[in-house]
Amino acid sequence: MPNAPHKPLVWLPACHRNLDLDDPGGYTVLADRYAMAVTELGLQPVLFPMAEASDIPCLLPLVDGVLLTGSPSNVDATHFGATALPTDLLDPRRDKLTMNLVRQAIASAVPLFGVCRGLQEINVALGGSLYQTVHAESGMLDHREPHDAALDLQFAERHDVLLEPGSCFAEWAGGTRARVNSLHGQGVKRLGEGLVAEAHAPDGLVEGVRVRGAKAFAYGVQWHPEWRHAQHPFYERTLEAFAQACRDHRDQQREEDR
Ligand SMILES: N[C@@H](CCC(=O)NCCCC(=O)O)C(=O)O
Repeated sequence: MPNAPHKPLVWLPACHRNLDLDDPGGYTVLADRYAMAVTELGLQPVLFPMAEASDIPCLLPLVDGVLLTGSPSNVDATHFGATALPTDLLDPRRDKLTMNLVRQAIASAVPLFGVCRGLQEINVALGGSLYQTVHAESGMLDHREPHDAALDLQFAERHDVLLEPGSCFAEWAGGTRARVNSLHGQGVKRLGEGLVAEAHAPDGLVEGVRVRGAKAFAYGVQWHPEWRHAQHPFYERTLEAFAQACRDHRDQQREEDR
């Protein structure tokens, strides 16, 4: 069917890992759970493995959404005026791309959704900062997952989030409190410019943000709504709202291209 609309294309920035000591060449990776969730939403995940910031003006017009995935790597603290910890697993290529991609996606009204590291990238790209080890901060919970546990335990619901009344988060959750998973050691410290904190953990940590005045969907969450989303209505409604924003973007682009 020549005129059938294509599946909305969603850019998932890659992670870069040294996975094989016998092969120091490094690997470009994307966890299947993000690509599967995007596919299950009726969207088409796309990966530009070697994309750099200078490529964004050419690549961003090709997509209908950007989903910033989680990663075991930390945002390099130099991006928020601090010093990376010697224990940090870093991904400078990803950082360089996403620090620019966040701002250009918002400016171009391309739907943007940040998950875990992706929330942190949105916050830092907009001038905010991160706690580097939330669990070491007085009065804060330990938000890390049990690394040695099975995946189902790592991604198990771990704490409540308190959702701003009247926010989209509260709409998607059907209330102002929800249980979420938690797999992170960094966390939002100083909120980036133009971000509205609309979800908090019981210890006050910001766990969900909205970009104030964004012309398209622009949210970030610290939890992982891609995990078993079909069994978790809050996760599902959140992802579906992003998917609808991507469909709207595609339809608007088709209209403009007529
Ligand atoms: N490394 C950062 C971000 C944590 C994060 O994205 N966790 C997800 C890990 C599992 C996955 O790759 O999906 C931090 O520790 O805060």
